[in-house]
Amino acid sequence: MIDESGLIIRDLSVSVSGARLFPPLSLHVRPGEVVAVTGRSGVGKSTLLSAICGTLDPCFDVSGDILVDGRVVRGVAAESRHVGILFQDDLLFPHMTVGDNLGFGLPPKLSRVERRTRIGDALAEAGLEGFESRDPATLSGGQRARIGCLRALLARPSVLLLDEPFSALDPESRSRFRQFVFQTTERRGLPVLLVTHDVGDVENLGDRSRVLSLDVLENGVSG
Ligand SMILES: Nc1ncnc2c1ncn2[C@@H]1O[C@H](COP(=O)(O)OP(=O)(O)OP(=O)(O)O)[C@@H](O)[C@H]1O
Repeated sequence: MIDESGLIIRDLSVSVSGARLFPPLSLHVRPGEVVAVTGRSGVGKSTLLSAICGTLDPCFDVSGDILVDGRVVRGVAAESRHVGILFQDDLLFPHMTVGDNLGFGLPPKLSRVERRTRIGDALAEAGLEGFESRDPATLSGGQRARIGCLRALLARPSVLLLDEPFSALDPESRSRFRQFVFQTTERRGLPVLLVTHDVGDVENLGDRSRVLSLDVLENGVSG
């Protein structure tokens, strides 16, 4: 039987105003793997992530298939794709506590006790026990980044997309946050697609990682 777990992209093309951004892309990111997506500015790295998570502006034309754990998601609403995404900006709501921000990642039907438990467990996993009532403005950049990541993970996505999530952090916070993200996704067996300008982000991951450049590949991109 063919293994379709994780993220599969087949012959994906994205065009805007009749111009194709990158050559047709085929890729399989298996559970626990990290694929670093690189390429020149404007080649379409962020657009690729938007096409996968379902938030692409209607001005883009998309062809090809996107599968999450074997399910075709092209045409499926973003909130039903089981795809989590994290940006350079953590996008925490400034008027809410850390706990309430994290609550946004949870299904609305959960009981209050279950919500509290899942939020507490998530904070403990990130070494941030007791941070529930903190104001996000009082956190360091690295702590905010971890909260943003936990919020994405609390929705229990099947795939995690990362759009330069480390680049706004100082070198030490960057390194710690990177380690947190890669350890957490490995433990959960999540496939990760990481847009980055620094392929050093995935060094030390060994067999778990690959680098995919969207530049100058005229005969199609395969990962
Ligand atoms: N809403 C839009 N309407 C039309 N064109 C757009 C729109 N958003 C992005 N583009 C164009 O699509 C192309 C790909 O943009 P994208 O942001 O995906 O590139 P990128 O590789 O992520 O770049 P960077 O490394 O600078 O972040 C660019 O040429 C950009 O100008």
